[in-house]
Amino acid sequence: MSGTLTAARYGKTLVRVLRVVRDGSWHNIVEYNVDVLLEGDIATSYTDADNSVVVATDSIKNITYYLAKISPHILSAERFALHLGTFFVSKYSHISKAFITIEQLRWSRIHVSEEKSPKGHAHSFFRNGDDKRLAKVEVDGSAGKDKLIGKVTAGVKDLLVLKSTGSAFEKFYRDEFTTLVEVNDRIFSTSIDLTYTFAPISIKPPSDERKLDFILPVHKGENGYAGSVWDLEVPARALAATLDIFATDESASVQATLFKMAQRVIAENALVDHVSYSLPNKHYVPVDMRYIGTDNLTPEKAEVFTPLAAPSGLITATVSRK
Ligand SMILES: O=c1[nH]c(=O)c2[nH]c(=O)[nH]c2[nH]1
Repeated sequence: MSGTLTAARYGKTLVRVLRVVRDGSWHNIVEYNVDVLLEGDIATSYTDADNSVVVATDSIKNITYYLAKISPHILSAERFALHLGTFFVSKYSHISKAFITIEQLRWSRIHVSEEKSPKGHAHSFFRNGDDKRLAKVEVDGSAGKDKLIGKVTAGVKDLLVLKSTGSAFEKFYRDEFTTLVEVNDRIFSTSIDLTYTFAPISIKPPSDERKLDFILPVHKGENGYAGSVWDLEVPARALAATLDIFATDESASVQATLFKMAQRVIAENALVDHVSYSLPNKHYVPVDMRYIGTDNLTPEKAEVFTPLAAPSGLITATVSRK
């Protein structure tokens, strides 16, 4: 054989689940797209066609639905992902790591006119945006099943934003390939992908045989019990900071604005160690209207724009706590 297996992970992608949680007539819902990938002593399934080490991806899907039914953590993508990862690594002796990615789709409560409750309608929701919450979890049992480590990364993806001024791009590198002209006023639009990473946590091995219940770990940091900080406070603050900087920064470039966003997220969230952004620069170009003798090209006269479907710039960076 000329090749050797150097990496292998397998699992199920796009397990789609909507969960209704009933509290009398008051309902909560979450809709998740779940990916599960497993790592461990599975090499022979590739090299020797040995399926005895393969927990079928169909079973992985069934376990995802099972935990969606029984997990007390289902309403939080981060906690549910930790529960799911812990389940796989605890149940199967030859599985050492589980990688769970959850995309949470947006469902917001409808407010109706004759409503008594200021909290919105008890069981009716609308999709208010294509952006998704993201929770990525690695549960690592390779140091022993009683020494599980959880690594949590979370964030948002596909959040479209646009500002119609307050953005420039000047004094960039010029050579024989440069055709771009400097602009002190342009449209800035991007689709925000943001992830932030928490320090690894140790996870208590589950005791309950069937549910392999997962006890939410206590973070070692100043905030004690980490659960609500991760899945409520940090997402809200990180999103607010990102949008605030996007709106108010006099942007010198996507790069410079990205760095300011990341600095804010690090500064405001003691539990966050790393912040990453991926920001496509979605170009809108002023339409040349000289054909009707109209100036639509000089920045202060530019009012009619057309979006460029492709290509776009792509600006990425990770900022880590010092
Ligand atoms: O904010 C920007 N950063 C770039 O790196 C770049 N490159 C480019 O052509 N336009 C822009 N804008």
